[in-house]
Amino acid sequence: MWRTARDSVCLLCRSAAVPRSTLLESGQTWLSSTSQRSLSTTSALHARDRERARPSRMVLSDRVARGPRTDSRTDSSKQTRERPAGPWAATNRTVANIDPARRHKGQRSVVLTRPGAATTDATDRARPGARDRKPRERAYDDKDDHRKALKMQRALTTIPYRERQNVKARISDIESFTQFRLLPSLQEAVSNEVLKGMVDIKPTPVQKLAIPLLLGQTLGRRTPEPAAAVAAAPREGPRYRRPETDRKEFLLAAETGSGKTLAYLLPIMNALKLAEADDAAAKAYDERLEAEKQHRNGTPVSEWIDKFEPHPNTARPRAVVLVPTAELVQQVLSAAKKIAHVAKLKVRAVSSNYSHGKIHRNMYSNSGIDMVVATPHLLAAMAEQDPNILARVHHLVVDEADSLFDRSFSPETSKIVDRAMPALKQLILCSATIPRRLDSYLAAHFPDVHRVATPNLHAIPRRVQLGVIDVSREPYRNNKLLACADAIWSIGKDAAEHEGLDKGEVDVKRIMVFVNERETTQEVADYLISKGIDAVALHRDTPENRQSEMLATFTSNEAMRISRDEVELNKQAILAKSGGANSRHLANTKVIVATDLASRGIDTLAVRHVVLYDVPHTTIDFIHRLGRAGRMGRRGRGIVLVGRDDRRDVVAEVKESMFMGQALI
Ligand SMILES: Nc1ncnc2c1ncn2[C@@H]1O[C@H](COP(=O)(O)OP(=O)(O)OP(=O)(O)O)[C@@H](O)[C@H]1O
Repeated sequence: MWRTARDSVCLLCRSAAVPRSTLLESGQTWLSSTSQRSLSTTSALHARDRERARPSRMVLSDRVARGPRTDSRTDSSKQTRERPAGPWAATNRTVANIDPARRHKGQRSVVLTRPGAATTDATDRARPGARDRKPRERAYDDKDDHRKALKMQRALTTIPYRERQNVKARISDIESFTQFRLLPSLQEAVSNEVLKGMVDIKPTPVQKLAIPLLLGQTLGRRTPEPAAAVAAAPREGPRYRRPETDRKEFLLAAETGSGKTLAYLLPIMNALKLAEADDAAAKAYDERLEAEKQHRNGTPVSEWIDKFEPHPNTARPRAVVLVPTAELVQQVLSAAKKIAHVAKLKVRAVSSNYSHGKIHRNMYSNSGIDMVVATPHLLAAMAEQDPNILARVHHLVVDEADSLFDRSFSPETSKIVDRAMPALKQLILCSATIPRRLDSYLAAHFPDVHRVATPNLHAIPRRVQLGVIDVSREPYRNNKLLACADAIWSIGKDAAEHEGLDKGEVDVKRIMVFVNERETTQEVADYLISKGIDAVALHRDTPENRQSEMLATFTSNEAMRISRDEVELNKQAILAKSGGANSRHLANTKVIVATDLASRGIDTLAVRHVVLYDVPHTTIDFIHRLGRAGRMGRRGRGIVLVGRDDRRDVVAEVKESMFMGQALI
């Protein structure tokens, strides 16, 4: 049989070009002229190669230059065998050099549970309840969400509504604090001290979820565990992966004014009492103290304590609560002391509200210390000098965790967490908002954190209404200051009409005005004063004890009534401050103009009106600022001033979300 050698190649140099006329007999091979020359001149050619080149033995392949066969060539083992070894082995490949079996195993398909947060299915599987949800179901909440402006500047972690419903169902059976496995002294503290005077005391959703969990008690209906906040994939190696200890980490996330403080204080103080009962050194000390008391026959033993025997807990607290401001230290301390009074525990504060001597006496008191409520900067500085302060901390709470793990606080907070970590049994992070950056931080640093989120997290309650004033319109003509003063005058006059000012007493309305920049606080306060309104500016540079003084009237639960004489005195003071620029005076309002400093955690139970002078930068700020009104089931009203350059679409969507009772994103 004859055939042309056009599609044949030289056996040695792989050249494919052959003279068109050349016909080869079946079984014959062909060598290019270059190869033939080379064959004849190279004496060093190996004998075996010469044997190979012998035409009579070879059969030409009719598949040359057509690429590998698809069937057998996909087998990687064959491929490897046919490829030459050496430095160029990897060049000119047409198939990636990956073992198909390993490639399949290592591939991590990306499942989007929410826009912007790509999480691998491996991460997703690790989340409780995630396995049985179809990807479409997971995306459902977001697909139906038509809030474009909020999606563009999305700041908060999303929790699907199905999971919120699960949580709601789970806690629906819990009706009373008595269902919690708390010691009798703590049960007594709740009804007789902390929530004294309230009828029909019931735990709030965050308390129903967190108290049993922190106590290690199983309570409520058994429904699938909520995945709660969706974690982004870790970006760096986890810093605090739980070792083989029984340490547990929790994130308690619940709406503003929902009783988070009590949700962590009760279980921690319960644990302190139980630990005290097991502490042999403390028991022996108590026995010696009792003996000394009897020996002294009723005279005080303080001298004995001070001079001879400090308590084993001296400067070794077993619980620490971190909060961002001195004002919050005072607030948490006050709640903790009410419980401690009944439970016989010692709680002390470390904040800039106290002198250096007082802080030292608090910490190093010979009568011992069980719990410290502190700001991170001061406690970190004390621990720097005496690291043993944190050596026995079993319970560490980071309240307002999104602030305390933010840039300004994070180094100090982390130092305290690091030092306390070896002895820690429970690390409790608490927040009313889970920003996406906190979410990623937790996924990276505390991958084992147990997330507890209430059904209404990130939703501003419907009992808080939001009114919008368009400042660009008449009569304001972009004068925000005028619009703000006008809004406050309207609130005051409205209240006066309803309550009647001629009774000899005036019911004072407390109003908070929030601005974005510190510099604006004083400008707005001065303008309001010039319009006869009793206003003060509160910002970071205001001395902390002055801040506490200013906020004191806003945090009191009691109605604020002043006599006509006091009204007259106030009027004179305001007129004097304004330099007699205005003879009008709004008698029944008290205003604080503040930055975000006053928007975090302050329990402003008395505030019903919040004015957002500037449109907040994020939904996080909307939640915290509006969260100062309408706390613990009360009604509230927010008024936002929208100028020409403000994001009207964002405000409209926030208003709509509030009306619908929808969580902000
Ligand atoms: N079960 C309850 N019933 C009624 N009132 C409660 C209950 N628990 C707490 N409170 C009260 O609710 C108020 C708000 O509580 P708390 O300051 O702990 O809220 P929060 O969730 O920490 O708010 P924020 O997120 O703004 O810091 C407090 O005055 C507290 O005494």
